[in-house]
Amino acid sequence: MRVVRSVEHLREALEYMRRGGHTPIGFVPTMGFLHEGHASLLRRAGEMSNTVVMSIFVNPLQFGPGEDFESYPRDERRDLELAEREGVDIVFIPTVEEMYPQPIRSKVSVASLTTQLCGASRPGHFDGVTTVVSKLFNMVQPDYAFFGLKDAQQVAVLRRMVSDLNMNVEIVPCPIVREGDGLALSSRNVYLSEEERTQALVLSRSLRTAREALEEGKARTAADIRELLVSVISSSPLAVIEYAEILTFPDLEVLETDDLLTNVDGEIIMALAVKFGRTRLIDNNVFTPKEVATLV
Ligand SMILES: Nc1ncnc2c1ncn2[C@@H]1O[C@H](COP(=O)(O)OP(=O)(O)OP(=O)(O)O)[C@@H](O)[C@H]1O
Ligand SMILES: CC(C)(CO)[C@@H](O)C(=O)[O-]
Ligand code: BAL
Repeated sequence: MRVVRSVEHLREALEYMRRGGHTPIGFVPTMGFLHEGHASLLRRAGEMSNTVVMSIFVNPLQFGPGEDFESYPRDERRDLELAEREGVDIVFIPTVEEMYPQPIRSKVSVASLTTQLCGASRPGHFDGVTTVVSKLFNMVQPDYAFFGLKDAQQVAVLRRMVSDLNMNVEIVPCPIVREGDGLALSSRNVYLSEEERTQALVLSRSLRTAREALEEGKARTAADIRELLVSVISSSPLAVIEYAEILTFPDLEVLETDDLLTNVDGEIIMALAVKFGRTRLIDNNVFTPKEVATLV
């Protein structure tokens, strides 16, 4: 495994792999502090590609003022051990100066899909994500890029960016990895106190409850589902809801129908962002109501 910290060394390492015929190239961008969610993306990348590149970069551009850029957890030594175990070929760990020579003059912005959900609560966040991911795509020039559906809106935005800007890469969405008790893995889970960690289970529980109610015909509209999500999450005294929304996926449009099960073609998303103290957690469930309807 090669660890490179400059764009120049990254290009050299990639050139070596390409010359040796080790293609296709699979790319997994991360912010480090790796866990089993990241490992699942690396394994998928390994299945689909002959060279796996991973980046570790806590991207200041996607953090708003007062967010946790400074305190975001970091552990390079442990990350490199996990990368080695998962068979990564090249790890790219640039500094902020390497990624963003000053002044920053150009950014990439996707005009739609970025104002709702996390885009509403974190203004400018997705411009930071699309800018850094475009730069990374240009540096790595991967055939495939792997992203977790825990950040489902990010997947939708990046797919649109790739399509709108004719980028020659396939975005591969990967399923959410959860702890045994349902909590979606996230680097930010380490911020949680024991009590917050216990109460954080309301996220996955509310999604399960809402989905079951829909399957059993006890909830029919987006408003019914939202009410259920909010009532389960509110059973946790420490939870502060930032959003609980039901939208079409991946277009993130409002669902006005009075019967989700029969009137919606395609996928929908139940998406949550909930704060426990200073820790902001997200979770979601993407599914096709018509497939649920055939089970009923
Ligand atoms: N539980 C998970 N299951 C699947 N993919 C995940 C999971 N957690 C993170 N990922 C994916 O890993 C990639 C890198 O994410 P990142 O490094 O920000 O980790 P993270 O755990 O989401 O951190 P945080 O949520 O605290 O920012 C993203 O594509 C993200 O969607
Ligand atoms: C894709 C990403 C690595 C860009 O900084 C980040 O948003 C993340 O970890 O999901
Ligand atoms: N995985 C999402 C990155 C962020 O929260 O900024």
